[in-house]
Amino acid sequence: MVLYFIVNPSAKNGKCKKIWCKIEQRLQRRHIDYHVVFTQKQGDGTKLAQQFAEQKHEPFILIAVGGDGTIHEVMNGVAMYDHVAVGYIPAGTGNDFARGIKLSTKWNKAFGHMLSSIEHKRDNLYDIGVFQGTKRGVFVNNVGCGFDAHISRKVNASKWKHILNRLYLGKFVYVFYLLKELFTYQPTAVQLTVDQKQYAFSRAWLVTVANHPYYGGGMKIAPLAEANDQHFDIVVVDGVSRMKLLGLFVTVFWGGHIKMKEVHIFQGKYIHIRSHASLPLHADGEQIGEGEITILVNKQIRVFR
Ligand SMILES: Nc1ncnc2c1ncn2[C@@H]1O[C@H](COP(=O)(O)OP(=O)(O)OP(=O)(O)O)[C@@H](O)[C@H]1O
Repeated sequence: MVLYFIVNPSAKNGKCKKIWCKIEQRLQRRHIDYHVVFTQKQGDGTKLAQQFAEQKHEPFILIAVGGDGTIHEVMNGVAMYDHVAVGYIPAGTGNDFARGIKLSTKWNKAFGHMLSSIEHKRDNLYDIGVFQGTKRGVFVNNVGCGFDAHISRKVNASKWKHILNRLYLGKFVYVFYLLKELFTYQPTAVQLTVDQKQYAFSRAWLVTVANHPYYGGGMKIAPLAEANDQHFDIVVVDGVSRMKLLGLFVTVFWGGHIKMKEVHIFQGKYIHIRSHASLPLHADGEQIGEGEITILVNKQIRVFR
């Protein structure tokens, strides 16, 4: 059997390239046949994954090596093809998907485990979601609407991001914009539909639709979510004061925020989020425009982990 790899050499501030060299040595040492392609820019992961899926008609395993952005792109390329099973080696800065599917965030452990699962034909099914707003696509971690998407948009547009990332200080850009925008961002009215039920919030800061607990590099935004239960957990933060919201960003690291009365949690398969304000949106941390959005549990995909 041949293993197919898509590697994002720029992930983890460029360290992923070195990680791939070590993976390659191990593959060669074990005489495993492989084929590798490298992404060169944003969007390549989806295009390359789709090309593999269309060229090959027999079942095969496509392994993404990189961070959450890389697995997001690869899943967007293969989600509609039933003959593709996926593997994932976490080699990014956040690695929330790895945490969410209970995979080690250490690339070497994850790699060893994956090879053993492939050898024993032991795959797992995980949910993937589909979103339809101004853009359409699939996600594996979460779709977020409101304050968090606003912050990630500011961070991505910041010229400091790349400079601080190179100095391994990337998280400071998030903290800077979080503190800066906390005092100016205006929470808005949001209408939420979960399956058949409708809910209205008058001062919503954020709505996150989560496939598994983890978010933003290890924060437990939806502590009770499971990546294989065929529904999503929806977390709404509404009517909270600015100072309390700051506290929420601390307690979210262990999931303590769900005890706050301003935090509402729902579960469902069909989610619609609407607001008069054009709310910014992200899927797995990638910007996906703004406005109304519909989210569905799409299907399950085979993952070797
Ligand atoms: N060769 C490349 N050069 C620059 N950017 C790339 C390249 N290939 C892919 N990208 C983009 O890099 C972005 C970041 O990748 P990824 O999320 O995998 O790594 P990360 O940011 O280190 O990890 P995490 O998302 O887990 O924090 C993605 O949006 C992807 O599209």
